[in-house]
Formats: sequence, C-alpha cells, structure tokens
Amino acid sequence: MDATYAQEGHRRPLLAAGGIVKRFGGTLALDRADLACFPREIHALHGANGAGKSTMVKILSGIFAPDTGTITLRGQPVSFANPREAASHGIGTVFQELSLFAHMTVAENVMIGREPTGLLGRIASGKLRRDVQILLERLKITHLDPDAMVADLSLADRQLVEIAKALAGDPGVLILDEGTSALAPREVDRLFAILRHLRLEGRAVIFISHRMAEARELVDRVTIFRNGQSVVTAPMQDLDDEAIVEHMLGRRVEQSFERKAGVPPSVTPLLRARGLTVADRIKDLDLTLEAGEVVGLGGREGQGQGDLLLALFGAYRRLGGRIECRGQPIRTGTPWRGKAAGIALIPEDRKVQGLLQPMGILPNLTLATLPRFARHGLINRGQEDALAGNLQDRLAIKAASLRLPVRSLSGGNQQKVVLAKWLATGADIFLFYDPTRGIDVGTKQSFYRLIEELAATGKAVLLYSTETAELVGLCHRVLVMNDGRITAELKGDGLSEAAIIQAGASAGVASPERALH
Ligand SMILES: Nc1ncnc2c1ncn2[C@@H]1O[C@H](COP(=O)(O)OP(=O)(O)OP(=O)(O)O)[C@@H](O)[C@H]1O
Repeated sequence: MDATYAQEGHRRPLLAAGGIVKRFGGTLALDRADLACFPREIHALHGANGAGKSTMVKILSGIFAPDTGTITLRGQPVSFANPREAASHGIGTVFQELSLFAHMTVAENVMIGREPTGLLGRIASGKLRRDVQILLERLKITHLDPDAMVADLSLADRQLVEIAKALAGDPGVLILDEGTSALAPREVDRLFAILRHLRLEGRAVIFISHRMAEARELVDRVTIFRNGQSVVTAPMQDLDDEAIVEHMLGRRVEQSFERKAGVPPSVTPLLRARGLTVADRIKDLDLTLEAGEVVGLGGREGQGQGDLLLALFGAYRRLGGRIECRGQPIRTGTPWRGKAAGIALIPEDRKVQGLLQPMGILPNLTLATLPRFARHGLINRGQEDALAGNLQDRLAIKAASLRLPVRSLSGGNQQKVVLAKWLATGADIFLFYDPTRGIDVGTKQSFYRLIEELAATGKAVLLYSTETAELVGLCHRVLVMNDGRITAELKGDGLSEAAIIQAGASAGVASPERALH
C-alpha cells in the first residue's frame, strides 16, 4: 500500500470543505457547511434525512460543483469537474444509491474505468479477474465469485461490490454514504476491520450511517449537519448518543421500546403458511401470523428472509405449499393477488421496486390507494392532496413541495415515501424488508410507533431487519432463518440480541413452528 498517507502529519486536514453552499431550485441543501477529515481518522457525518450529507458527499466526489465554498486536498485548493477527477485525486466513494451495472460481472464492475489492458489495448480479462480475486481475498469477501452477474446478487452483496470498487482505486480518502445500510452484523464487522486497517495506513474515512451505535465503536470524530449547516464537530467520545441526536434534530428524542407480551394463537390466524417452498430458497416452511402480532425475521443476511416475504406476497409463480389469509386459501402468482388479499410489502430494493422515480412525490404517495379517490375515471384531487399531506406529516417527509419529482428527495425521504404509500393502503398484513434502512433516528421512532399502532388495531406485521435491537424491541417473537428454513423461535425472556445472533450463526432444528401448531 502507498506509504505517503502514513507519513502525513496530523495537523493538516487531508480533505476539507469550507463554507459550502449548494442550492437546488428553491431548496438550500447546504448552507455554508464545513467538513474536514484528517489522515489516520475515521470521521462520522451525522444528520437527519435531508440534512445535506449526500449533497456534501457528491460535491467532494465531483458529481456536483458547489455554488460557493472551497475544497482543499492536503492544504491545496482543488475542484473536481467530474467523479473521475475526484477519483484520480484519491477520493473513493460508495454512494448511497448503488451504481453498479447489473448485467456485468462482479469483476467487471469492480474494475470499471481501470481495466488492465494487454495486446492492442484489449482488456486483459484474465488479469482483471485475478486482480479482483486478490482484492476480494484481501478484503475477506471470499464468498463473492468475481464471475457472478451483479443482477443475481443480494442488495448486501451488491453493497460489498461497491465497497470493493471504491477500494480498487487505492483511495487516500474513502467516503461511505450509507455503505453499511444493507449489511448484516457479520459483514459490518468485516467492513469495520477493513476501515480500521485503512486508518492504520494513514488514510481517512468519512462514514455516514443512520445506525448510530454501529458508528460509535469505529469513529474518531464526528460532524453533525442540521438543515444544511454543520452545527458541531467534536471527538466522538465527547458526545453521547443523546447529544448527537439532539444536535441532529434540534430536539430530544425518547428512544424506548416497551416489552411485548405474546399474542395467543387463534383458530383462524390472519395468515397461515404451510410447507412453503420456493426452488432452493425457501424449504418447506411453516408460519403463522396472528392479528395484532409483530413477528420478526432474524438470521444472517440472505438466508431466505427476503424470499419468504416475496413468497407470502405472491410474487413467485412457482410456489409450493399453501397460504391462507383469514382461513381462506389465496392463489399466488402475481403481486396483485397478494395485494388483493390485503397484504402490503415493503420490498428490499425500494429504488427499483418501490418508487416511480420520474414521477412526483404526490402520485408516488397515493398510487397504491388511487381507486379510493377515483370515480368514473376522475381523480378527486382534494382528497388525494389531503391524504398525501397527512402522510407527509406522519412520516416527516422533508420536501419543499409534493409536486417535485420523487428523485429530488434525499435517500431517507425516498424510503419514507415507500413506507407511507403502503401504510395508506389499509392492508391487514404488512411485510417489511428492513424498513428503517437509511432512515434517521427521529423518524425511526415515529415508524416504531406506527408499527405498534398497526398491531394495536389488529393488523399483523412480519418484519425482517438487519438491526437486531429493532427486532428485540418491536417484535412479539422472532423467527431466525438459516438456509431457507426457520431454525429457531425466540420470545419472552429468550428474546435478546445475543440470542438472535447466536441462533443465526448456528443452524438448528427444522421448523419449530410445526411443533407448535
Ligand atoms: N438533485 C436534487 N434536486 C433537488 N433537490 C435535491 C437534489 N438532491 C438533494 N436535494 C435536496 O437537498 C436536501 C439535502 O439532501 P441530501 O440528499 O443531501 O440529504 P441527506 O442528509 O443525505 O439525507 P438522507 O439521510 O435522507 O440520505 C434535501 O432537501 C433534498 O430534497
């Protein structure tokens, strides 16, 4: 590795942005914001959804030019006309929106723009593959096949490919904008080991994550943005979580979960699945959801949790077993059947599956409920506006106007639109795939209360989360999945973060639900 970073002193920032202003139409995304990271430092950037973090990242990475303000690299003013220029100055970025080419291989994506060439300038594909293999081994991402197509990878694996791609450029500054949002604890640990190693080498890391606890153990200093301004920069140990949240939101937030009593089994549960089988992904699985119950899905990432949610929603044509809603068998086949049966799904890849990007925020919020306002082909705009306004308030969606395109929202606010859209459908059964990924702590609390409200009004929730604390806090019981099967059921005193992680690490008995019903 390059020794120049290790020789840098501590006094001069490696990369600094000063007085950055960036406006998008009527939105002031950054308002004289500052951010500086030093060599040998992991620097967290915190802020609520829409605070301006990604805008700063995009300015530091050459995607946007600031309206005013300066960027310096090792004390020298720089400006980047495009991401390639930023990369050539040693700035590697993992963006919040993944930017991989789905129909190219892992190796091709990792080395894009820096492919080794051989005779006549042709890409030396053997060397490219070997280089990526070596890089993945160095990063201990050994389960990824360099020849695998990105389209076939889970969201977490795609995130790992993005990280490998950023590191392939041997950056002096690595910026991770929500780079761990889809990763399960084991992968996060692996990534943190890599980041610590980069720090040891004298490099700098700028780290953005809405998982506050995760950042704490890793980070040296923290900068907090609020409404486009940098309100504080301090050593991490000087700020406890409460203080960070208060700086982020400008108010205190109660972070509490109530212990949940169990929901007794009934004769006709809201949802019952028996012998559910999807190719080699879901294996003869039984599951019951009672009215008023919040059931968690735990386990390592990629053990079939996402497939189970999709299967219950009716997204798979080839599905073995039976699903009953309120005692009635449902015919699976297309997603619309699941919806017709009163099932709402918040999917894994919300960008692709959850939003119509070119359209406005308002139609994205109301699309799933449109029949409610439409009569004889005409839409009652007043009712539609009222619902959208209500959803915006409930989930604190930060937007200058609901008429703006949904893609102009910050990442977290886009997530909230997907959540809001489905909450409004009046479904009875909610299937959530990592619903609070990318959502700030303030809104997470509102979302938790919404889940509790759903349960209190007799709905059922099946929730997969990569945050085990969330599973413990929100769920009546947690089913841990291993290799397409439920291998443990945790509830009451047996439900703890440690128990979930332990059960996820070791495959156990098959389908404990079968023994229970
Ligand atoms: N391309 C764009 N066009 C219009 N407005 C934008 C654009 N990009 C960002 N904004 C606005 O700028 C503000 C800051 O957004 P930004 O994405 O930087 O927030 P963030 O702190 O990264 O939020 P999150 O935690 O949700 O990712 C938001 O109000 C957002 O709607």
